[in-house]
Amino acid sequence: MAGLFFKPGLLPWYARNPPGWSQLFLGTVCKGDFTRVIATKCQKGQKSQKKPSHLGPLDGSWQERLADVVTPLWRLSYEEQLKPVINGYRNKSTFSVNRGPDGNPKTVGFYLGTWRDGNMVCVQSNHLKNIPEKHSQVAQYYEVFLRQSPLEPCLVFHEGGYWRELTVRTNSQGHTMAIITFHPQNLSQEELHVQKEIVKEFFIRGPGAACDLTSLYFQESTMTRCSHQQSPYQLLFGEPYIFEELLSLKIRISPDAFFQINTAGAEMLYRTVGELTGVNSDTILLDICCGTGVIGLSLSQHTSRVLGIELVEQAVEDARWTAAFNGITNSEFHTGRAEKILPGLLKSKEDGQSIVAVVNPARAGLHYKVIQAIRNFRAIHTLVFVSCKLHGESTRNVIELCCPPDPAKKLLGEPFVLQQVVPVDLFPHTPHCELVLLFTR
Ligand SMILES: C[S@@+](CC[C@H](N)C(=O)[O-])C[C@H]1O[C@@H](n2cnc3c(N)ncnc32)[C@H](O)[C@@H]1O
Repeated sequence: MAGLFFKPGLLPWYARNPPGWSQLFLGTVCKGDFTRVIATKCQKGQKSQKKPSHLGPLDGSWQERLADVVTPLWRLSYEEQLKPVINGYRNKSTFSVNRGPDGNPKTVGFYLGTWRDGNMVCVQSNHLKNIPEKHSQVAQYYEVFLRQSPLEPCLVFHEGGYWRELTVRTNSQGHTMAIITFHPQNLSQEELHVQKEIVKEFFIRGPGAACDLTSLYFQESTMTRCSHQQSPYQLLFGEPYIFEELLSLKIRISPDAFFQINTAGAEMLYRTVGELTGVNSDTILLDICCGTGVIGLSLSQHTSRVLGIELVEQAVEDARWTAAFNGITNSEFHTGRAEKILPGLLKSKEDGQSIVAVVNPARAGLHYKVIQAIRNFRAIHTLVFVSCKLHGESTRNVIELCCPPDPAKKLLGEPFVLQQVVPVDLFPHTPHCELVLLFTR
């Protein structure tokens, strides 16, 4: 029975409430709708499906194209359409480069062990159930490339070496974007140019052509992670963006932009968020940490206005493109830290207008100034909190949303009450799960 499923550690307070945690905000917690996960329609592999024989010679015809637009799942049996996508569901994988179990320093895979314990090895990952074949294929060819390159890989960040991570992104149509991260060390611009040409040639005309990449990016990076502003993603060849169709929107995704790693699961997640917001045509929807803006844009036709805030510039540009392409005119997106932008943005709004906030922070949770701003802005009665990791800072966020007013912490408005928690399993075969929490006051 689907309802018996429970991922361990989802709700850290479920077994034991943190100190100072009152019953006040618990409401009807844990009203999980586990069946949502089960009903996800299969969106993958449609291209490779054979057409049913009774449809006759439709190949490439107008009829077939119409069938693809109106009934895109027509090639699958109905049982297949209803199957959840539990294998190869990731649309993005980031592979490391380091010593494998056989000691070869040019191994592309995932880390096992810890640096602290000195037992770290990099293990090829093509057997993992959540990684699609295409991602493993690109990783394998990157390894082939590295093993024939005279340049060393960058194993320990400050000890030299060049070749670093590989990120592979795919969409439902099978388009593939690869991003190679490279430590430039002391190479001159000409030497860098040579390396870029060699890797480009490998994936266009060399053995790597088997990967059929839609685009290849190269990022020179002297830090663990660099944004596009810190070190631009350089397009070596192909299409600069990847696109996804979701909730009737065509969405643009740049290399630096976050996108939920399970596309079919994301659709389910966003539908859940949409239902819980309860927005109507009088509501302003605040989409905080909005990434490419999908949550707000998918609800735009039901709200008076969508206001998105996002740190990553490329993601904001994607959100603006997606709004324009889909003819959405009641949205605006702000680039920067939510803790800096939100207080000013709320000041400019009339207190009378109903505002619904959706927050979907990264693992580090929300800055306390974001919590303060939401808590103290009385027109916000509904808050939907989407969390991939409800531990640490996010737990503190929840406590500060729900604790009694505390002038010392400048938490003045009425406390929120947690009404409902819906888990949406974006990560089959792992203990992780997205949680959607509905708070009202
Ligand atoms: C988990 S993602 C969610 C994105 C989006 N809601 C979605 O579903 O695609 C979190 C987003 O928060 C952004 N972010 C991280 N820190 C931020 C901050 N201080 N202010 C605004 N956005 C931030 C990240 O760049 C990332 O796009």
